[in-house]
Amino acid sequence: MKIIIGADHGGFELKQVVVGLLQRLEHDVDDIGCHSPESVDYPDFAETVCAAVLAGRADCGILICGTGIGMSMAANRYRGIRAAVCHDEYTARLSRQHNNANVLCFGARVIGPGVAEGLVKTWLAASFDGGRHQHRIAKFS
Ligand SMILES: O=C(CO)[C@H](O)[C@H](O)[C@H](O)COP(=O)(O)O
Repeated sequence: MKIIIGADHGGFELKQVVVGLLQRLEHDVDDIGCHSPESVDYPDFAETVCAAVLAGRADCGILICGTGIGMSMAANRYRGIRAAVCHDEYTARLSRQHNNANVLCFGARVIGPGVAEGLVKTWLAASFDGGRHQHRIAKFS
């Protein structure tokens, strides 16, 4: 899969871990930064990731900040983006099966690398169930 990933300074270190995981899994990874722990503004990274997903330049996006909340709020402002904050594998899977999430957000100040790797793998492996969920997500717009 073509996956675009971004983080603010709060998510920088965990992003490096997740990029390594995605590369080991042989995904095509576009890491748009940030590229250091210097303080930055998370909406700038959410905008770049969402624009790429909406334009079809990536199949899906991953956004990491301190809590995942700021990134998800910023991402969900873009029509067509369904960003989900997930900190466990159950909600990660359901965000795909029921909500067809196209952006995964999580917080590096909430979970560690082991949990993050597990939920990224679960999220990427899950797919939309469609059916009754299709007309529900259509109501978003
Ligand atoms: O938006 C957030 C909180 O909902 C993110 O976690 C940010 O990473 C966080 O606000 C950054 O905080 P900092 O004190 O500037 O490091």
